[in-house]
Amino acid sequence: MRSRFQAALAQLPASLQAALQPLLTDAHFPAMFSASEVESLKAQTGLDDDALAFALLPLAASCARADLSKFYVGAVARGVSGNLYFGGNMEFPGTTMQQTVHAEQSAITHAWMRGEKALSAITVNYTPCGHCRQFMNELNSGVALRINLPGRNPATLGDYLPDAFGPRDLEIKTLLLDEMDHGFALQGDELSQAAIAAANRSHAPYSNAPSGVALEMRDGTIFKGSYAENAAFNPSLPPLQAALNLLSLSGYDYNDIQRAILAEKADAPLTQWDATAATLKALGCMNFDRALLN
Ligand SMILES: O=c1ccn([C@H]2C[C@H](O)[C@@H](CO)O2)c(=O)[nH]1
Ligand SMILES: [Zn+2]
Repeated sequence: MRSRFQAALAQLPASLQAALQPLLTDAHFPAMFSASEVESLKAQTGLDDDALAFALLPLAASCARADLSKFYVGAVARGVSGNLYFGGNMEFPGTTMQQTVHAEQSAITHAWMRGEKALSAITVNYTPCGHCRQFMNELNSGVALRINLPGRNPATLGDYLPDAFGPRDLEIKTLLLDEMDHGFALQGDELSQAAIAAANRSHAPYSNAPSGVALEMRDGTIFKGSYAENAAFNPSLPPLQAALNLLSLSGYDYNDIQRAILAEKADAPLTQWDATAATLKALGCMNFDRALLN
């Protein structure tokens, strides 16, 4: 049993513990359940979709890396595919607060990076902050996204973010999680190609500066992260964060990173290079480079 879930698992109802046990044995359990695993968990426990997502929150919160705040937020995003994706907040000592990934952003970006086409609901153990409500308003599910919080009636993003400012105010039609391909040719070695593929999927309609990161682990596994912009600019999620999120949710640590590549355009109005380099250095990774999109 992977120790990162041990304490959380012990808090769950016995039938759910028994049903989860075989799924959590892999040290690199991907912190998600496929739709068929979800159906099987529901059948074994008698829980419905919402009750299962609530019951899984302690496991999601145990994915959080909150070294600074010690405040462990967990989120479970449900995709239209029926898959469930965990998210936990991630803080990066040695960098700036702006590098923080909130649990809601973690679960949403997780779902996106695994190819989910839209979300139907997100369940969180604390009320989402203003930054997260704004981040969620970039999604293609719009204000209809269901937000489930402990002790509250089921509600939608529209209920939590009235009079919202969003992509439509800037006449942007392509939304977060929409299918996207910027079409840059995959060039260079495998890691460079992975970074370019991640950049091709990025949501960068405000700057037109797509970017992506690929991280190679010492065991050869590659994690990709795509840049996600927001209509209000500041809640945007850098591509490195998206890749670090996936790495961490999959039970890897920062010192497992062997090499990193950032893919971005040479002539773009924004650059991820300096922030990416600073954060990688703070995490102990000095082996990184840039692949130019062209
Ligand atoms: O909606 C929220 C609010 C806060 N946090 C995280 C950010 C930071 O890591 C910690 C303290 O704010 O909690 C979230 O993940 N989601
Ligand atoms: Zn937040």
